Amino acid sequence: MVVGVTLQDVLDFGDGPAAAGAPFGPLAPVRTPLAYGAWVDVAPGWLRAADELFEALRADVPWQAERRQMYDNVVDVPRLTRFYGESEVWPHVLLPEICRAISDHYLPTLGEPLVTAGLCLYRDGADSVAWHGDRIGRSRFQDTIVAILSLGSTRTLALRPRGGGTSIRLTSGHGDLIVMGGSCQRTWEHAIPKTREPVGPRMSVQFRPAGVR
Ligand SMILES: O=C(O)CCC(=O)C(=O)O
Ligand SMILES: [Fe+2]
Repeated sequence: MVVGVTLQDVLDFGDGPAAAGAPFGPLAPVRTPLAYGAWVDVAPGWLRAADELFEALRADVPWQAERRQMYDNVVDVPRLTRFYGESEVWPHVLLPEICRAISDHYLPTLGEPLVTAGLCLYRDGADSVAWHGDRIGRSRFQDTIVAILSLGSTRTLALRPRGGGTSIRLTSGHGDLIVMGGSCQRTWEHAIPKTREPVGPRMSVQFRPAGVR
């Protein structure tokens, strides 16, 4: 016998993340295997609360201008960023919830949680990030996962094999989740290319394990 459960309780929590009004749907990404033991997962439109999160982060995050020291060189980074570590207060209540949902999904593969949130703001089509792998830390020699949530204007996320080869172009739009896994950070590079299209601002949130950047 079930005691003390109201209809409202069932409506609010009965279907978990699949419930109408939940900030995100069930996570069922589609995987594309890439060469050299890399893969990429895509879950278009996964985040339902994308409008709310975009507006709140744009207004509330103390965005900083950046020049980024990559593993072996300094990359020109025309965009604004802010990094939130494990022990910091994240700038929106939904971010830890989103991180946990993605983290739980990948825990069996990854064996550790995603614990940091890197935020980027591309103000217009002239903002970009050059070809790179996220190779600061363990990702230089270990398989890992980097999950990227996109908000705002649609941009291209391009991937190419590190040693040369054909690049692939993924569409990263409002509420889309793209996850790079396996050897992707070591054997492939990714970039957000500049565009001459008249695009508005786009934001990304990257969730990573400890010691990976
Ligand atoms: O904005 C994106 O989607 C990619 C960001 C990125 O690659 C990075 O910050 O390392
Ligand atoms: Fe990256």
